[in-house]
Amino acid sequence: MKRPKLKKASKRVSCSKRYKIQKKVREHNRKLRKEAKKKGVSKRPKKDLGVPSSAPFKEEILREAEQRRQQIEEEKQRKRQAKKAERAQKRKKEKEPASKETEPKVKRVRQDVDTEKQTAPDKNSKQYLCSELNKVIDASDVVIEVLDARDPLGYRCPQLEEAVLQREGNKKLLLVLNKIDLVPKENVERWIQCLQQEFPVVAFKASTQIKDKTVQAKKSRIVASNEVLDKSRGAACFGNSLLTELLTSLAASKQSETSLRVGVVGFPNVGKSSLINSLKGVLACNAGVKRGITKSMQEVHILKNVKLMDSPGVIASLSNPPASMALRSLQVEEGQESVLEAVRTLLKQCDKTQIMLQYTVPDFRNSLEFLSLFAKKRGYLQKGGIPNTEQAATAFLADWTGAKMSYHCKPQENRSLPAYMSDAVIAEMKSGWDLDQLQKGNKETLKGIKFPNQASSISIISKGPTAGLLNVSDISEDKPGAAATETVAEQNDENNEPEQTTKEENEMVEPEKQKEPLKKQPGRVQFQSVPIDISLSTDAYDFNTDFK
Ligand SMILES: Nc1nc2c(ncn2[C@@H]2O[C@H](COP(=O)(O)OP(=O)(O)OP(=O)(O)O)[C@@H](O)[C@H]2O)c(=O)[nH]1
Repeated sequence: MKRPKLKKASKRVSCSKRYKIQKKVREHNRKLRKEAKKKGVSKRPKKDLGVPSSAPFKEEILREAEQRRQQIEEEKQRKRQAKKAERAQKRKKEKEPASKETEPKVKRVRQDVDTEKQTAPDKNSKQYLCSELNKVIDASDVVIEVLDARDPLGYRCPQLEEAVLQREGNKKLLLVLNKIDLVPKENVERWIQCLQQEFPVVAFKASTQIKDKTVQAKKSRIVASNEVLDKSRGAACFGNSLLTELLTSLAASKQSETSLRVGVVGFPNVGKSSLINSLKGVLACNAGVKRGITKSMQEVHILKNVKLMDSPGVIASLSNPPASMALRSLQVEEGQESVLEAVRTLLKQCDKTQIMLQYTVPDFRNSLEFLSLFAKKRGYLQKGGIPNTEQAATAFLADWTGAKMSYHCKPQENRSLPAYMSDAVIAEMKSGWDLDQLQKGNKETLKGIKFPNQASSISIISKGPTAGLLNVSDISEDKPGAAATETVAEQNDENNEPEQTTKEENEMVEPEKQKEPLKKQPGRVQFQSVPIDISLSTDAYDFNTDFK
């Protein structure tokens, strides 16, 4: 309403108009909220709590998360590309006059895609892993066989060594004794002496805490003050400078324009990828507690003239003894052997007292009882507080193949040379290396490491070298040999031993007796009979007596 003596019009409006406006605003806000809810945007975005510092395997979890994020991103990118291509094709089709000739073309393209899909190799198949390993051996000038210092002989593969020696190109074979930080010092020294009778040996401790550049940058800000503390643990690497120097001088002596190609081979989880990462100083290859992470050949330039090649682990033959298979094969990961069975086999190898001291558990009668105690100790519990023995078994196995458990075995005295080794071969393998430098370098390496003492390390007896499959054709024909069947029979006998006489105990062992491979069946719940002892003690109620 205009007031006669004032310039400005009044802002006063009628109540009905005001209420109408207010109502409109309310409706508009409600609509906005509704839409946001539909899109999944809540008022307050949930805070990411992150991984607590006290969590075990924090590094692995972070790396996994990073990888998953990358995977999702890649998947999105792929979908976007596919949609783009589809749209482009649609547009093209619309433009082109619809003729009969175009139809068979589209069909042919579709057929090509289908056949490509069919011929794409299954990266998890043994054949693929084997062919990738062969590719690495073929492409190498030097082959580094990585051995786990806890059982160096057990991690040697005669078939692999023979293949390297027989292939064309005068390939050199170098042994790297990795994970020396998990073995008593005297033991490492004796093994170096023993192994260098055949091949040059480098003692090594890989860094187990190399991170992605992104994670590294984030963490360096936080951990800067703790660097000394960090170095004494897994982050430190020993033997890397010696190995780099040796490879550099060999590359220089080669006087070739191409770089020296070094294949890194060995059984799963010996630390091949960790070794490459340690030499490179960044996370170039995926490494982790899980066995069989590396599936394909991967090239990494560590220097201008030296190139390392990561390879999948050697496939262990079924003819090996079960103890070797439990530590060196991928049977558990492939679901061909239950993890409980693998643990049972390993426990049989060890002195019970040492296990009790190492894991701080009380006396146990069999592997299942041990796993129950271990699960309770680590807090691996199911609903109702039932110990999760499967999880405990997985953790136990990871300790033994991964970066934690200290165990050792003594070198065999007077071990005869394998058939493929001769004095001439030994001399050939040692030529070209600076052996004095090697010896001095190894001594230097051993000086820097904090070794476990004999008392805190479990002693086992090595089952000898592990047979591996190097030919793709051998894989389908591979069957359990005498060594494997003998030990299985031995185990069966032990199962029937009167030592485990109590009914209760026999029942506990029963699920483990199943020798049939356990195949994971997705989407199906497997029920196992649980022994319940309902027999009552002496004061059972007698229904024949009238107690009134
Ligand atoms: N304590 C200790 N642990 C190590 C050392 N080297 C490797 N590891 C650990 O051993 C485990 C296996 O290491 P990887 O480098 O993934 O082994 P890999 O041979 O590449 O394994 P695959 O990819 O399965 O063939 C990881 O948990 C590493 O942290 C070492 O020198 N000392």
